[in-house]
Amino acid sequence: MAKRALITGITGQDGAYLSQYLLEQGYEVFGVVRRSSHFGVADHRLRWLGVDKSVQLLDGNLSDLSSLIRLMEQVKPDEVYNLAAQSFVASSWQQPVLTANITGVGVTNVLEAVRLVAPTARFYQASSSEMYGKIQEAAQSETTPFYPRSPYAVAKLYGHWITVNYRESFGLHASSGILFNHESPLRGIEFVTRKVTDGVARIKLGLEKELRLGNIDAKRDWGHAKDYVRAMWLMLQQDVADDYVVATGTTTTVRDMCRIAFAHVGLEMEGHLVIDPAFFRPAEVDVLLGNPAKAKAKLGWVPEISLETMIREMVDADLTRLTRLSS
Ligand SMILES: C[C@H]1O[C@H](OP(=O)(O)OP(=O)(O)OC[C@H]2O[C@@H](n3cnc4c(=O)[nH]c(N)nc43)[C@H](O)[C@@H]2O)[C@@H](O)[C@@H](O)C1=O
Repeated sequence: MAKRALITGITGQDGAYLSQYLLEQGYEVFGVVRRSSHFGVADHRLRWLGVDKSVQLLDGNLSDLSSLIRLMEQVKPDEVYNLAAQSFVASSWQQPVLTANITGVGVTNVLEAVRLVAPTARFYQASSSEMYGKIQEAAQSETTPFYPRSPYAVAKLYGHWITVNYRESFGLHASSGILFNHESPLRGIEFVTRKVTDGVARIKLGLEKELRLGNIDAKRDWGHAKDYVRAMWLMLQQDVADDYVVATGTTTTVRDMCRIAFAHVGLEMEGHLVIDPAFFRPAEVDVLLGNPAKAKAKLGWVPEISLETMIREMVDADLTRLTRLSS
C-alpha cells in the first residue's frame, strides 16, 4: 500500500518540491488549498514541476479546525507536513494578527486534527531560522536560545513550541525542522533572492534599468529548497521525533548574493543597484548562520546545491520566463 502524505501549503515553493519528492518515493500526495478567486493559478508551481496532475488538492484552511478534521478523516494520512503560513517577514508588520492566527495558532489546529483523528500519523512543522532573530550564538544550533524580531518570527516560535509540547504531552510523532532560508526558481517574487534574479534578468533583457533593494548588508545562510524538502522527509522516517536545524553552514551578504546574479549575465552591479529605504524593516535580523551538524549526524543529510549554482539557475529560469512572456 502506498503511503499517504497530506501537505498544507502545497501550492508554495516547498509544497511543490516536497510533492515532487514524495511522488518519486511512491507516495499518494494530498494538498490543502485555501479557497480563493484565483484558484486556477494557485497550482502554477506544481505545474512548473509537472506534478499538478499527480497530486490531489482539497479545500481547507488552517484557521478552520473543522475543515482540517474532515481532511484527516478523508485522507487518513501516514504523514502530515505543515508548510502553510503567512511566510513573508515584511508583511507580518502589516498583518500581525493574521500572521499570528495562521503561522502560529494554525499549527495548533493542524496538531489538534492529527491528535483527534490521525494520532499515529507523523507530523512535520516548518519552523524557521527567523526564530533566532537577534542571534545569541555565532552559529545557531538546536540549543541556541531564540530571540524573534518580527511578528512572523514570534508566530513561528509559538508554532515551534506547540509542536514540541504536543510531542511531549500526547506522544505524537511530531518533528520540527528549523530551516534556514531556502530558495529556488519557484521562490515568490517578494523574497530577496528571487527579486534579485528577476530584476537582473529584466535589466539584461532591457526591460528595466535598476534594481531597488533595502538592507544589503544583511547576511543569510541560503540553501536550495530541493535539498531542504529531503531533510523534512528524513525527519519523519526516524523512529523518534526530534527537532533539527537545516542549513548550509555558510553565510553571505545580500550584496554578495546580488553580485553573483549580475556577474552571471556579464553585468556590473554598481550601475544598476539603488538602495531604497522603503525596503528596510522596522527591526532587522542582521545575520543568520546555521549549524547543521545534528541533521548530518542523525539524518545523514547534507546539502548538495551551492548558492552560486542556485542563483545561476534562478537567473536562467527568470530569463527564460521573461523571454517567453515578451515574445
Ligand atoms: C527562514 C526565513 O527566510 C525568509 O525570510 P527572510 O530572511 O526575511 O527573507 P527575505 O528574502 O525576504 O529577506 C532576506 C534579507 O534580505 C533583506 N533585503 C534587502 N533588500 C530586500 C528587498 O528588497 N526585499 C526583501 N524581501 N528583502 C530584502 C531583508 O531585509 C532580509 O534581511 C522567509 O522564507 C521566511 O518565511 C523564513 O522563514
